[in-house]
Amino acid sequence: MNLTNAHSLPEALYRADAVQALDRCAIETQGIDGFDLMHRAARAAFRQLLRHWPHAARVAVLCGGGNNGGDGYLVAANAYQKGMAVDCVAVTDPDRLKGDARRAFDEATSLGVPIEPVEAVSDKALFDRLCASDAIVDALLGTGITGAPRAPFDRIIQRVNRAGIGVLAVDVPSGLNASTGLASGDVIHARVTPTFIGLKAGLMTGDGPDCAGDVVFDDLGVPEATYDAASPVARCVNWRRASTMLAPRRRGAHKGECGHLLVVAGEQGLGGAGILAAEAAARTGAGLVTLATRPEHVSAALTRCPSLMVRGVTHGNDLCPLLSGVDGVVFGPGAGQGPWGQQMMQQVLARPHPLVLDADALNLMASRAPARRENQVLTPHPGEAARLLGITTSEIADDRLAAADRLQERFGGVALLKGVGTVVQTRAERPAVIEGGNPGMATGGMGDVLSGIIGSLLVQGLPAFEAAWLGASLHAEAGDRAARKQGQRGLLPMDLIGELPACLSDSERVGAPGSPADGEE
Ligand SMILES: NC(=O)C1=CN([C@@H]2O[C@H](COP(=O)(O)OP(=O)(O)OC[C@H]3O[C@@H](n4cnc5c(N)ncnc54)[C@H](O)[C@@H]3O)[C@@H](O)[C@H]2O)[C@@H](O)CC1
Ligand SMILES: Nc1ncnc2c1ncn2[C@@H]1O[C@H](COP(=O)(O)OP(=O)(O)O)[C@@H](O)[C@H]1O
Ligand SMILES: [K+]
Repeated sequence: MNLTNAHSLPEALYRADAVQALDRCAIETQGIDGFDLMHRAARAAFRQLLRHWPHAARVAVLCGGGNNGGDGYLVAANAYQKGMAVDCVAVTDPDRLKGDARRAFDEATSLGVPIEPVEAVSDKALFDRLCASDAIVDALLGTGITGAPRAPFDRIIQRVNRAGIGVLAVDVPSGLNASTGLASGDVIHARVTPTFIGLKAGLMTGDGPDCAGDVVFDDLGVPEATYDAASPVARCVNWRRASTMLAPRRRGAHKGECGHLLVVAGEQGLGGAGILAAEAAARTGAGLVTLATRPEHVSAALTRCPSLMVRGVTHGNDLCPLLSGVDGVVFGPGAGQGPWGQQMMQQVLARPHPLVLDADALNLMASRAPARRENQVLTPHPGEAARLLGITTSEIADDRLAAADRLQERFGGVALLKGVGTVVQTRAERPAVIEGGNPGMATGGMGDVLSGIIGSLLVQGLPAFEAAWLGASLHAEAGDRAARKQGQRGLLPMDLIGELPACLSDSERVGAPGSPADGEE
């Protein structure tokens, strides 16, 4: 998703079948005519077309055989009536259209919109027309897709992407599973996706953010009661929402009441991981941070960040005295899976502290089948998640929300599945999907920073689930601020750590007496 996306998205995320239930409710219970709803969707899409391509004079509109195609015919009608040159292609034989989609086709035809069946246009002619357009409207497939796009949709999607012209995807980029965010075959890469009635979870996680571009939500004016018809599958959260939940510090606060975190990290040759996690924890406001690491990393850590307490530990027993005085532990970054990591793990798991388990802690857990534990946050990336569940990384990608749920069920506590649209899952509450973050964060050490941030919030008194989703939102926000200043390529974890205090000061402004409420949107 683009970094300058200023649009506010609703919090509720739905799977495709739930949005279909909302559509049905709007029509059958709330008394909105289905064709009227389609007109509203088309107008909303057309508004975004004008907004993103204010000088568009020629548009290509590609229509499929369901109601998404119906939306497309009405967008074409809007564009035609506005005086644009319209190339409308019926990818499904119009004789097979039913219901509102058929009515939309008939209306567009009666207005004089030129519509050609796909068989009448050669591949080359189609490609040339796409390339000659100012914008392409993708109304091929919406929430009704099953599996990967079949012929001729697959071929047309390839042509659209190859044309290199900006695409507006109606409701969902065609080829994307609106529930899971999985693109199992060809998928449209859009610049903007206006989406209707319910925000689809698949737009916010997995392949969704890459394919959807700028997501713009429109409820099409359906009555509030429509939303009683289906439950959201998750909440979409970002730092703007999360920051309002951090209580300001009281004037008389002292370090002893701001939490003491122990970071156990940094096997031989992996010292940086622990330093990053510990410094991120300090920059997130923990009162005290102790880093327990291999003795050879002590001086580097102190040089980098003298506010840390740094202890060299060689054996598991060296950790015992350090564990007794702290409020929580981060274990795993750069811990290795050898004897050092194993001994540290044994000590850490034997105590009742709230835990953040990351990186090698997760790899060690995968081979040991530890007991479930409630006061812990597991922070796997998809590869680690796959090892923990004994499945493949692509099975994790098939349905990230379901994978996070399985992790939580298997290990207890909070499961945080990293990657675009990070999913944070606990048992009793609706999972959170994090909006924000950028590809500049796909670099070594960014996960270590995340574990330090979450550990810091844990010892400052946040319950595990809040610490995890607030922490992931803060991490994404700091990454986006750093990328806005420096660009995405070459971004380093240290850059992100440098942004943490400024991000956190947002929450102070919110909490300060007399400050304007940093409203949602
Ligand atoms: N009245 C409503 O229900 C509203 C629906 N809306 C639109 O309707 C869409 C949902 O419409 P539908 O349920 O008709 O579904 P779609 O239009 O998304 O797709 C259904 C069509 O695609 C075909 N199809 C499914 N999977 C395919 C694949 N893998 N390869 C090729 N073809 C495939 C089906 O055979 C069917 O013809 C939404 O995404 C939205 O754009 C909006 O107009 C708002 C109101
Ligand atoms: N393209 C991206 N968009 C958003 N967030 C990203 C992206 N790439 C990486 N991140 C985030 O950066 C962090 C990387 O963590 P991880 O893969 O564990 O890195 P490491 O182990 O090297 O520290 C995760 O929180 C992940 O969600
Ligand atoms: K579409």
